[in-house]
Amino acid sequence: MFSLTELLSASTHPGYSRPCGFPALLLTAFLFCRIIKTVVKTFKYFFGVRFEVKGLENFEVEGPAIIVSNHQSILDMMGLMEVLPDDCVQVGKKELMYAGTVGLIIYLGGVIFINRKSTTSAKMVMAEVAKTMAADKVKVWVYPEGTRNCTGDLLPFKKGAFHLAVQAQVPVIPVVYSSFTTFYNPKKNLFTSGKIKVEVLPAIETKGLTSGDVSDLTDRCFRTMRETLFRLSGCPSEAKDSS
Ligand SMILES: CCCCCCCCCCCCCCC(=O)SCCNC(=O)CCNC(=O)[C@H](O)C(C)(C)COP(=O)(O)OP(=O)(O)OC[C@H]1O[C@@H](n2cnc3c(N)ncnc32)[C@H](O)[C@@H]1OP(=O)(O)O
Ligand SMILES: CCCCCCCC/C=C\CCCCCCCC(=O)OC[C@@H](O)COP(=O)(O)O
Repeated sequence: MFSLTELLSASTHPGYSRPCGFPALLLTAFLFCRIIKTVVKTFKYFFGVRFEVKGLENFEVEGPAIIVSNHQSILDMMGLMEVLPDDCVQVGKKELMYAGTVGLIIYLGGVIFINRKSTTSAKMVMAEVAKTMAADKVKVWVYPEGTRNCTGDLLPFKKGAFHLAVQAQVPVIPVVYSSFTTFYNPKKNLFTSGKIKVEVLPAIETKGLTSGDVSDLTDRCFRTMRETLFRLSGCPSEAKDSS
């Protein structure tokens, strides 16, 4: 079994693609992440983005947890840093690791990279995380849509995060960011100042659940988060009914 520290450092895990030789231990990652957080939190002043955050107390669960949130665009990195708990690492696609300086920063920040092109490899990495997150007392942040989606709605959720929560028997904490569509649309070159509402929802327990319950757990989180997304975005009720 690999500890999360090993996963974050020079892992020899067959499904893991972290290159050898980098001293990215967990503590270093947390420290580094604090620096990233402090820097990225200043970006909102340059971009004219304001955050209204509710429910931060819901992060205060005993022990580790899986945090799931909607993923609209690169702006989410500002939203992430606005609420990110100190003892938390994120799951990201492995291509980010090769994004030059940003890739190095993300790598040192402790991101757990998965290969989305190989389900077996991604599942293997997540299974290792499930085994070790309790011992390492970390929260793991996953974007269950698996890709960016700036349509004002949610994409169907992938189940990896929920398998992870059930395997580790840890709660799922949903976090929802209101839609950016009114002030940010890269296709239309629209980026004005705007407010992003963020809500950290109460934890959903998984103690006693088995792999047979993953689909229900996924659906429950999806429905709760979609309802919250529409409410936070002031979306008309017809949009909810169109699903
Ligand atoms: C300069 C300043 C710098 C600032 C720095 C900021 C730092 C922060 C960086 C933050 C990085 C953010 C990165 C964001 C991303 O990269 S999002 C993209 C990557 N993340 C994800 O993809 C996560 C969500 N995806 C999943 O959970 C998927 O399920 C995945 C595990 C990846 C597998 O996907 P895929 O191959 O598409 O397979 P399916 O989802 O279709 O699943 C197939 C079947 O397998 C079952 N399954 C899935 N996972 C597991 C598991 N862990 N254990 C067991 N079984 C699993 C799944 O249920 C399917 O089976 P059924 O159909 O249900 O029978
Ligand atoms: C013009 C707006 C600029 C806003 C800048 C906001 C602050 C940016 C902070 C840090 C920048 C570097 C962070 C890089 C991390 C990128 C995370 C990301 O969004 O990855 C995409 C991935 O999930 C899914 O990929 P696809 O949607 O499948 O491909």
